[in-house]
Amino acid sequence: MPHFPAFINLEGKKVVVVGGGVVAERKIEKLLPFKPSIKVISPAFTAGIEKLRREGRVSIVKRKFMLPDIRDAFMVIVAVDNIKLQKRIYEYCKKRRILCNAVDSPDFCTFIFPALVIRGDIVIGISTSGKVPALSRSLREYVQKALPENLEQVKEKLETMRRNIPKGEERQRLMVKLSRRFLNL
Ligand SMILES: C[C@@]1(CC(=O)O)C2=NC(=C\c3[nH]c(c(CCC(=O)O)c3CC(=O)O)Cc3[nH]c(c(CC(=O)O)c3CCC(=O)O)/C=C3\N/C(=C\2)[C@@H](CCC(=O)O)[C@]3(C)CC(=O)O)/[C@H]1CCC(=O)O
Ligand SMILES: NC(=O)c1ccc[n+]([C@@H]2O[C@H](COP(=O)([O-])OP(=O)(O)OC[C@H]3O[C@@H](n4cnc5c(N)ncnc54)[C@H](O)[C@@H]3O)[C@@H](O)[C@H]2O)c1
Repeated sequence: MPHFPAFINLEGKKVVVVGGGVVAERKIEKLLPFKPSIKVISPAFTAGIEKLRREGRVSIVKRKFMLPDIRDAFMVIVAVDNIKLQKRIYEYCKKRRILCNAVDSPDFCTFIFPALVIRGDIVIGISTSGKVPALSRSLREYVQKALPENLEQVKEKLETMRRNIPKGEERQRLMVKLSRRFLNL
């Protein structure tokens, strides 16, 4: 079944990452531009995660995970090669309505990571609803190639224009017309 893409404001939200390996590091890098408060719990960490800690961009707890670690989390990422633990965390999160992503098991995810293209405020997320992640990656590369270079500047211009015109039908028509013209549609 296809998944609904929701765009969430993560600023300041508490995100707990369980596991400190290469996949955890990749997910953390993915989340950082959205400014959450990230805590990583693991007995061992990659050099990359250690560096992020030194830079003050994540906090770390050096031990095995315990359930109270995620009691007040907004979002949990489980990047551990342990299906039993993934299931236990997923079930806990489901009960408490905490968003949960298990990197190894679409069945234990309440949300999944998309392949991302970010140009300032413009965010394009691509997913195969968990079926073929490598295809999401190649679609991301395809979209990156196809996007116009000046996308951010045009967005800035349109945003200023939109802010300075009163709400209403005239503004709606103009915004649709200019956005379509920019992409030669
Ligand atoms: C898009 C992207 C975003 C990101 O990671 O942030 C992402 N995976 C990416 C790449 C990638 N992942 C894998 C390969 C190797 C090829 C292969 O195995 O097929 C490659 C290709 C590569 O590395 O180039 C392995 C893999 N991935 C998952 C499993 C478990 C399983 O399927 O059961 C296994 C097997 C592990 C194993 O065998 O041990 C699961 C998930 N991976 C997802 C996201 C979610 C579904 C996304 C969707 O709906 O399409 C989901 C469900 C959960 C999640 O992670 O949220 C990122 C591309 C980013 C980019 O380049 O822009
Ligand atoms: N979703 C994806 O895109 C994707 C891609 C490739 C692999 N994977 C899967 O992601 C998982 C993690 O891969 P990896 O390469 O990072 O593995 P890894 O073995 O390098 O990392 C696992 C980490 O979990 C930590 N850990 C182990 N038990 C723990 C516990 N009880 N509490 C807290 N931390 C604990 C380890 O110390 C280690 O840091 C694997 O299961 C792999 O199959 C997912």
